[in-house]
This record gives sequence, C-alpha cells and structure tokens, in this order.
Amino acid sequence: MTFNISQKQWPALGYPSLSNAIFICGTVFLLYHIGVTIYRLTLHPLAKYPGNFIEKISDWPLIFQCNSGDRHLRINALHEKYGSIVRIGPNKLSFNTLGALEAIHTNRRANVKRAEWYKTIDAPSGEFSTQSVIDKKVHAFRRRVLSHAFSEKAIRDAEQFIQQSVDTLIRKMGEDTGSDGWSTPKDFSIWATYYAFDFTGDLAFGSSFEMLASEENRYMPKMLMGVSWFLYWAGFLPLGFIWRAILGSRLMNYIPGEAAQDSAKFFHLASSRLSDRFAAEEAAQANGKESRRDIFHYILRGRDPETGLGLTRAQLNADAGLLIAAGSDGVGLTLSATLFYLLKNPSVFEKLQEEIRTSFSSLDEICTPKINQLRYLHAVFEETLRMTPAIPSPLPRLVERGGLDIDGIHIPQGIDVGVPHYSIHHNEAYFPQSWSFRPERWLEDKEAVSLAKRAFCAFSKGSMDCIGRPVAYLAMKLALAKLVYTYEIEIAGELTGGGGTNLGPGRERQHEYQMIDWLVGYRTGPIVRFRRRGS
Ligand code: HEM
Repeated sequence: MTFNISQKQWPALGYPSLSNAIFICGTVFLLYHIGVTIYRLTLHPLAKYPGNFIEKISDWPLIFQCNSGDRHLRINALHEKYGSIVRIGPNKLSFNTLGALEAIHTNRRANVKRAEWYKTIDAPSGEFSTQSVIDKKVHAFRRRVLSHAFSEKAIRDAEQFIQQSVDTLIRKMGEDTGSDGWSTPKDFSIWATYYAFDFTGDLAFGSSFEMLASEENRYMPKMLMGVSWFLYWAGFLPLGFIWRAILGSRLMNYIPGEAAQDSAKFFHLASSRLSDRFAAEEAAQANGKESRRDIFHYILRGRDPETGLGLTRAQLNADAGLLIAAGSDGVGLTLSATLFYLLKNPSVFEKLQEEIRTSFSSLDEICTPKINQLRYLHAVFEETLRMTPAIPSPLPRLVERGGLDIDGIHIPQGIDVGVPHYSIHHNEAYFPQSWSFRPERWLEDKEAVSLAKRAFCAFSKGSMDCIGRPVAYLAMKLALAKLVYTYEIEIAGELTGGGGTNLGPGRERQHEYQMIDWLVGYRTGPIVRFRRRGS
C-alpha cells in the first residue's frame, strides 16, 4: 500500500505546512538560544565573574579575535577594565595573577588538563604531537622520550649545528654594501625568521632549509603563518569533532582558501623531512659511520625509561611538524623584537655592546660556556620575552573533576582557565613600569628579581613548559652576540615594528614591538643596516 499525499493535504491530516514547519523550527531555535543566553547570564557557575556581555554569552568573539590577531590585546584590555579575573567566554576564565599561574601551570599536580582546542592544532597530521596530546600520562611518556634530545649533552652537540646557521646569518647581513661600508636596508624580522628555520631544520633533521642562502624554501614561513592562523581560530569553532574529522581527511582539499590546504602540505613536508632523516640514519649505519647527533638522532633512539617504549612513526611525524613550528617562530620573533628594543633604547644597546665586545677577543670565542656567563645579554632576552612573549595568549587548561582553587576561589569542573602571558607580564604588581624596556629589572633588587622570575612565563611553566628553552636561548644568544661583535647596526630610515595611533586599540605604544597573535606572534621590522666594525 502506498500513500500519495500532496503538500496541500498535510494540514488537513494534522501535519504543519512547510512554512509553518520552518516557523516552528525557527521559534524553537530562537527560544533555545534565548534560554541558553539567560542561563549563561544568571544560573551559570561563571555568571558572577566580570566580563563583556557578548563574551559572557558566546565564544564567537574569541574566534574573531584569533582571526584578527588582536586576541592578546583584547584580553589585556579586559583585565585593565575588570581586574585580575575576567570571563572571556561562556565557559572560560582568564587570570593575570601569580597565584593563578602557580595553581594552573607551575604546580605539576594541578587538577587540569589541556583543553579541547589542542585536539585541532595537529589534526591535519592525524596524530597528536607532544604539545597537543591531552591525556596527561601519554604526555608524560612523550615528554620522557623527547627529553633525550634536550639533555645537557644533546645541547652541547646541538651547538655546532646552530653555529653553522649563525655564521651564514653573519655573512648575509654584511652583503650588498655601498662605498660607505653600510649594507643595503634589511627587514631583520625576515632574516631572523630564515635563520630560525635554518638552524631548526639542521638541528632537528640534519639538513638546513637553506633559507638564508637560497630562495628555494623561502615560501615556508608564509605557509606556516597561514597554518598557524587557520588552526588557531578553527580550534575554537563549535562542533569541533566535525572539523577535526575533516581536517584529518581528504576533504581538506575541497575547503576553500590556501591556509586549510597548506595545513595538510605542512605536515606532509615535515613527514618527508623525517623520511630523509631516516634514510640518512640507515645509510650511516650501513656504512659503519657514526650518526649525526641532532635532535632526531636522540629521539629515534630514545626509549622511555619507565616502559621501554619509543615513539611510533605517526607520533614522530607529528613531533616533526611541532619541532619546525615551535623551534622557528619563537626564535625568529624574539630576535627581531630584541633588535627593535635595542635600537629604541640606545643606552641599553651601548651597555650590551660593551659587554659583548669586551668579553670576547675573537668571533670564534663566542660559544658556550662563556656566552652563558654574559648577564646583561641574558637580561636583555628576558626583558624582550617579557614585553613580547612569542605565545602571548592563554594556553587553555580544562578543570577536571573535583575543581581547582585559584586565588582562594573554587573553580568547578569543566571550566577552561588560563593565564595570558602578555597580560601577566604587564601586571604592575610583578613588573613595575611594565611598558618600559628595562633589562636592569632582572639584575638589581634581589627580591624584585625573584618575584619577576616567578611571574615570567614566556616558555610556560610546569610539566608542559617549553622543552626547547635551552636551545632557544643558545640560538638567540649566539646570533645576537656575533652580530653585535661583528657589526655596527643602525636603523634604516624610521624605526619600524613599533606601535602607532593609526594601528588600532592597544597598538598605540610606539616603543612596543607589535605582534599579530596567530597563536605565535607574527611581525615586521625593524629595517636596519649593518657595517663591519672598524671598516
Ligand atoms: C623564544 C623561543 C620559544 C618560545 C617563547 C617558546 C615557547 C613555548 C611555550 C609557551 C610552550 C608551551 C605550549 C603549550 O603548552 O601549548 C612551548 C612548548 C614547546 N616548545 Fe617551545 N618555545 C620557543 C622555542 C622552542 C625551540 C627552539 C624548540 C625546539 C627546538 C621548542 C620546542 C617546544 C616543544 C617540543 C614544546 C612542547 C612541550 C610539551 O608539550 O611538553 N620551543 N614552547
């Protein structure tokens, strides 16, 4: 028996017409959202915390902030307006206090885990990297295997690879000189980025990307920037499980826009670099030669002392992508920002030049352990990383069953909490005159220095902090010390890279290096010239 009922007959049968059905669905949808909004403003556990109306009721402002690159500025403005606790999403709180930093990050047993957002950042690779894995036990395992590559011995081995890229950087900065000995103007943010990619490639995979010397791979920084921008905001989209399934599938090829497709290409590139590294390892073994002691030398051999296990190929692939991204962007940004602050603060620059030029009597002497004894050089980097932390916004942590006490307040299970690095670094309670670039704050008063160190979190804190921190300092110190030892450096034209009243809210300060927060800070300038000393 078949039914043949025309649309006109529906109402007669007691069914709504199509227009009535749309009206009913629309009304239900509207009422649902009105209900949710009222709940979020009244009965929700975070209803009592201050924040802007729109951020209390929806996560969309956050997604737009990640898209625009102003997230760190927006959160900082909220802290300036509302105080140390701010509701930055219906289920999200931001804190800019030391108490919160210690409760959420520094305390290794904190009752939190990485939030849902982390599931997206490596989705195109099909496997979690050490940075994105959420399960705390699995993270601890991954970290134990990775730590072989960041031991004191491994970092001693790393220095020779970093030095090769530093020497190329020094050579390139002195090229194209005029009759007065000054080089042509160079956007240092671009060259610092090439340097950071080169040393990371060399150190991780045994072959530099050669961006300083050749144009072939210079497309990579722009590609990684697109990937970072895309995954940053996509990670906060509602119905994340659907997006993640798409990101990890062939459907990626049909998503419009370069950035989505670049995400797949980026992880593919990392994986092919790793395959080359495997091949080199096998060839060395077959020829009875000693393998090159770079990061993957240690990771491939690394076994977890507790389980005896190493990483799978998929895990290695995901970590290959992580190492390229983590290693290159932070160092590139920090080096450019440091040069900006030095040029903006001539007395600081003079003091640093004096320290570097009187500590070494030749370029070859610039290496460990002596480089690590330069206290002012270290303070200059601490101050840059404070003013301009490469990852400026909160790293979201989800409170687990039982809740978490932060600054004497009980935060229930299921809430995302975080400490924005940019905002705590500008909290006057820990960093007086926080908008001034003053390396001396890291050297003078003992108590103030100790407080500043506790509140400093550019590399995050605790069990999930940056494992590459010693490598980052070494790469930055060697590059800057050798540049300053070899060259006079001056601004070409006007000093670029700082703020301006035409750049939008939060970007007015001319003496502050500006970043676009697409997970990592992106930048331009300063544009500078180099002249060999004594020429
Ligand atoms: C100035 C430079 C750098 C800064 C500011 C920086 C900052 C950070 C931060 C804040 C995190 C924590 C991210 C999170 O919890 O989501 C992190 C993680 C990480 N970084 Fe760095 N980083 C820098 C350079 C490097 C370098 C040079 C390497 C390696 C060669 C590296 C490797 C890693 C790795 C592997 C992780 C994940 C650690 C884990 O989850 O256990 N970083 N970094």
